[in-house]
This record gives sequence, structure tokens and C-alpha cells, in this order.
Amino acid sequence: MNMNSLKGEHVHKRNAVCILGTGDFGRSLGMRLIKAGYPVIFGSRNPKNSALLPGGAEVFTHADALKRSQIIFLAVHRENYDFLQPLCDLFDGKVLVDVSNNLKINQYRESNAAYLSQLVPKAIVVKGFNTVSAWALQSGNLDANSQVFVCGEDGEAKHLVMDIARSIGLTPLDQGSLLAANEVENYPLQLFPMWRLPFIITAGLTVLIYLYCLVTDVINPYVTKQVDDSYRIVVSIPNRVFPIVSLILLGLVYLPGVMAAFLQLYRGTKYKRFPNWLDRWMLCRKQLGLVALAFAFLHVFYTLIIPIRYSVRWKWMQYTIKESKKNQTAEYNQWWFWSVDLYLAMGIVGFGLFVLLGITSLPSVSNAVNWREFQFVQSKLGHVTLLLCTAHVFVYGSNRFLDISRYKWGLPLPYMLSLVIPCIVLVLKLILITPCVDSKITRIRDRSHGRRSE
Ligand SMILES: NC(=O)C1=CN([C@@H]2O[C@H](COP(=O)(O)OP(=O)(O)OC[C@H]3O[C@@H](n4cnc5c(N)ncnc54)[C@H](OP(=O)(O)O)[C@@H]3O)[C@@H](O)[C@H]2O)C=CC1
Ligand SMILES: [Cu+2]
Repeated sequence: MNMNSLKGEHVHKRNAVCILGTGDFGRSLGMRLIKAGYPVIFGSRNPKNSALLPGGAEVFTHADALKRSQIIFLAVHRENYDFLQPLCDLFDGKVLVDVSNNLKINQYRESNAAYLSQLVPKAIVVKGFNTVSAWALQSGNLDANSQVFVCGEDGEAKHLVMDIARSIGLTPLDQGSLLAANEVENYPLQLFPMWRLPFIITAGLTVLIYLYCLVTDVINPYVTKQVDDSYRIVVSIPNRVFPIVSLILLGLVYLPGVMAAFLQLYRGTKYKRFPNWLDRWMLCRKQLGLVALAFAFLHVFYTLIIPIRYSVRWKWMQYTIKESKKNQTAEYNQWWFWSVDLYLAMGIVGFGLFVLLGITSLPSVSNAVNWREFQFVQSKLGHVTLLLCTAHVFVYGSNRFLDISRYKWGLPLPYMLSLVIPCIVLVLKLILITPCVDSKITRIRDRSHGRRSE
């Protein structure tokens, strides 16, 4: 009749979940599970001493709790696992989830989950949930870090655990067999794991290109002509480095996607794992994109201040004085007007789309759009952004190349390097969207689907 009775019915459909250990993690997980409608049964060394447990949960001794449920979360530190040995027979055919973390990377020879499955051979051990903190579970603050890695030998057991994860608002990711547990356990101990590669690439590119420009723009004029152009260190050179690095990074965001599509095309199936490096690269695309966006922002700000820079105004003044002394005006150059407006416009629109891409990658926004919308924005719009930004840089540079008198040997090398990866991506993408190749890919994906449902 009313909502409560409906909810009550819903609750009855959920299977009871047992949690061994009433510490921080056990309690937080129990609270979330109860909110999601699961009956929760705690197993504790002191069942009477349980004032802090979430309301609605029941507490028993370990043995009694185990008898009441088919799925068990073990919220106890690895060092204390031996209490399970006498209870071994109660685990027969049950799913046992290992959520434990260690204090150091590779602290033990075998993963905690492997150790557990030796200790309790009758249980079906699944590793998971160790990447969420008790605090995040309790506060419901899962937006930023809702990913949980799950691995185990038994597919059905894994699905059960992944369903539970989903029902409490987490995003489970299947990592394969229990052999992956080592990696899954090391993950939370790494500092910014997804950011490491993007950070190294960005820092490397930035330093190299900066140094190159330093040599060509400051050191070379000083040594050969005794001209002191050292003021370029603070604005001119950074404003060349930022767009170049940004464009290279944006290219690197979309390169693994097109490479993966070609790999599928070559293999004729999409159900074969990608090589490890490609997987890793794909996983840090978002971070690469966000760094690229930050650099694009810097480029925009540095460009906006150009008119108020004293060095620039001084040069304009000198130019005007020179022209008036010669009593002549510069020629009216339509091509020049057009190309400057063109690259500025492409830069603005490209930057606008880039910001849009950044916004849609925020978890709170991507949760609000459905999968197709997200795919559309990130892939279609992403490649259009890349196209516009590449064109922006290309037209900007060709301006200088066509006018040989402005040609400096400092500009071309980093500039041309910045165009290489984006152009490769765009050409490959162009091939991929031609009707003939596109239909081939669709066929591969459809055929794979068919095979899977057989
Ligand atoms: N805290 C966190 O944010 C996270 C924790 N984890 C993992 O969850 C597990 C539990 O962590 P956490 O809750 O923080 O730890 P706590 O120390 O808060 O709780 C551990 C619980 O284990 C039980 N316990 C302790 N010693 C023994 C023993 N000798 N024999 C049997 N049971 C024992 C106790 O429950 P009782 O008194 O009821 O028997 C105790 O409350 C760990 O493996 C940890 O790595 C994973 C991700 C995040
Ligand atoms: Cu620019």
C-alpha cells in the first residue's frame, strides 16, 4: 500500500550479507549495505560489545554469523586471519570477500587474497573493495573514487560481489583472476597512480621544449649578436611551450583510442585483451586531458596579456616611427588579416570545446549524462576539438613560414613536433570513419556480441 511496505518487500529480496570484524571498515560497509536494503549480519569476537554498530544490523559469534549467510566480507587485517582456520568447514561453497590492504607494496610474498584461499580452501575467494576507504563509505562521498577493482577465479562469485558494489553506489571493474590480487592490493599504496605517467610526460616535454626555446631565443642571439633578449624567459617562451605541450598531450589522449580500433580491426574481434601498455595508456587518458586543458588555460591567459606587455608596445611604437620616418604605410594584406582572424577564431572555439570536454569528464557531470551522451561528447567532440586546435596551431605557424623574413630557426622544430601526433590521430580517425572501414568495425562488434550470447 504505502512506500514502506513496498520497501519492505524489496528488502526481503536481498540476500543476507555477513561481515566478519566490527572495526572501521566493517561498520562503514555494514551501514552502506543496510541503506541499500541488505540484511547485515556481523560476526565478532565479542558479540555483546557492539554498541557502535549501525542500527538494523545483527551481531553474532563468528560461527553463528557464518551459518546465516552465503556471502561473507572479511573486514579483519591479514595478520589476524588465523582465527578462520577452526571455522574452515563453515565456508563450504560460500563467497568470501577479501578487502584487506597492506602497509607496504609487496609486503608479503603472496597476496592477502591468495593467502586467504590457502587458509580457507573451501571458500570461493574474491578480492575487492580495498580501494575505497571506510571514511568514503561512511560519508557517502564516493564521487571522486567510486572505482573498486574485483578479481577472483569464479565468475559467478565475482558477479555477485560486483552487484553488491553497484547497489551501494560503487563502480566495480573486473580485473581477472586471483593472480591480479597483488596488483589490486598494491594499488591504494601508490601515490597518484593514474597521474604518474601523465606527470612524467608533461614534465619531460615542458622542460625539453623550454630549454630548446631558451637556446634559440635567448642564448643564441646573445652569443652571436650580443643581443640581450632575456626578458623572453618569463612570458614569450612559456607561451610557446604551453600550447605546444597542450596539443601534444591532447593528441596523446586520442591516439590510444584509434590505435585500439585498428587493433580490433586487425584481430577481427573485440574480446581479446589489449597489450598491457595500451591498457595503461587508455586508463590515464582523462588525466592527460586534464593536464592538457590546464596548459591550454595558461596559453589563453598568457595570450590575453600580449597587448599590455611593454616590450610589445615598444616594438609597435618603433615600427610606427620607422614607417612614418620613411613616410610610407604598410601594405594592405588581406591574407594576413584573414589568417590571423582564422587562427584566433579556431583557437577560441577549440578552447571552448576543450573546456566542455573537461567539464563532462567531472564525475558529477558524467554521472548525470547517459552512456551514449558521454561517448558522444568525449569521442566526437574530442576529435573535433583536436582538429580545431591542430588547425589553430598550423595556421598560426604557416603565417610565419610563408613570410620568410619572420622565419626564425627557433620556431619550427618544437612547433612541427607538436603537429605530428595530432595529425597521425586525425588521419587514422579519418580512415576509421570512412563508410567501408566503419562498417567493418561494426560487423566485428556485432559478430563478437553474437558469439558471446551463444
Ligand atoms: N579502514 C579503511 O579505510 C580500510 C580498511 N580496509 C581493510 O579492512 C580490514 C579491516 O580494517 P579496519 O576496519 O580499518 O581495522 P580495525 O582495526 O578498525 O578493525 C579490525 C577488526 O578486526 C577484528 N579483529 C581484530 N583482531 C582480531 C583477531 N585477532 N581475530 C579476529 N578478529 C580480529 C576486530 O573486530 P571484532 O572485535 O568485532 O572481532 C576489529 O574491529 C583490513 O584488512 C584493512 O586493510 C580496506 C580498505 C579501507
Ligand atoms: Cu594558440
